[in-house]
Amino acid sequence: MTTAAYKRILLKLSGEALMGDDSYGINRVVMERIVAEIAEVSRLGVQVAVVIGGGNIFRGMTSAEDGMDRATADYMGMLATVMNALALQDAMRRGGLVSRVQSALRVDQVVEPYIRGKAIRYLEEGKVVIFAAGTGNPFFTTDTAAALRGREMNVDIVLKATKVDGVYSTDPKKNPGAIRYEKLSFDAAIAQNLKVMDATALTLCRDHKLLLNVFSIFKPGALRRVVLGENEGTLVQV
Ligand SMILES: Nc1ncnc2c1ncn2[C@@H]1O[C@H](COP(=O)(O)OP(=O)(O)O)[C@@H](O)[C@H]1O
Ligand SMILES: O=c1ccn([C@@H]2O[C@H](COP(=O)(O)OP(=O)(O)O)[C@@H](O)[C@H]2O)c(=O)[nH]1
Repeated sequence: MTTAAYKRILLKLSGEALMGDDSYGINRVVMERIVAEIAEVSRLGVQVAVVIGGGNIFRGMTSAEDGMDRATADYMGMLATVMNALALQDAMRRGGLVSRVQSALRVDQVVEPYIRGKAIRYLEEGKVVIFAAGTGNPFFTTDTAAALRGREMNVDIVLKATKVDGVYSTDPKKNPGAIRYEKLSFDAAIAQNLKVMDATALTLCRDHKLLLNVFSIFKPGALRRVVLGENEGTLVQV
């Protein structure tokens, strides 16, 4: 019997992870694969909460650079995460996983609002909880929402599923010679401005002693290995 190293996890899925090699939107095959990976850890008895990004549809910062009011653009970005959450929930349904979506912005006809106690109850029942609309505030990111909801849900670890398989000495997409860290402290990640997660999110994790693992969602079986406590991605800790 394989035993997971963590009882409850918060998985941060970037919007861009959902588009695979496409340039926009949601790739159905990629989505099904991600759902299968989540189902595998759920079957281990691990309680799974998900914070979903929106970068595959809309990124506030990019539009603000083009002259749009930043807060307006950020609200659009948060609404984009609600669309991704609905798509993810539907893919989970098709994949045999029961999930509930809770949104930090009220869209009552579509999803229920974020209610902490209810979310915890769902997790205890073995349902996957998908948190949409980030923190509900402009000028923040879904990475920060992951740290925040992770703390509120009392998870054992926050897992950032992204396009690269860990934290590197510099951006590995730009520097092929970048070296991957197996372990790293929050202070080092912040001091070196390693960019893999924003400083607000890293600081929140650090101050609340929340473990963080950064790993690649495109690597088959990586999520399961992280959950089993194997050497996968980069473990960031105090
Ligand atoms: N030191 C670093 N280590 C790893 N990735 C880095 C680093 N610096 C920059 N990056 C870039 O950060 C990206 C992940 O951050 P971000 O774009 O915010 O992810 P996401 O969209 O998954 O939230 C990676 O794809 C990588 O190219
Ligand atoms: O608490 C939050 C979370 C997200 N966003 C907006 O939503 C967009 C999509 O989220 P993010 O870029 O974090 O998604 P990801 O990179 O994970 O796909 C961001 O660009 C922001 O504009 C926000 O304003 N507040």
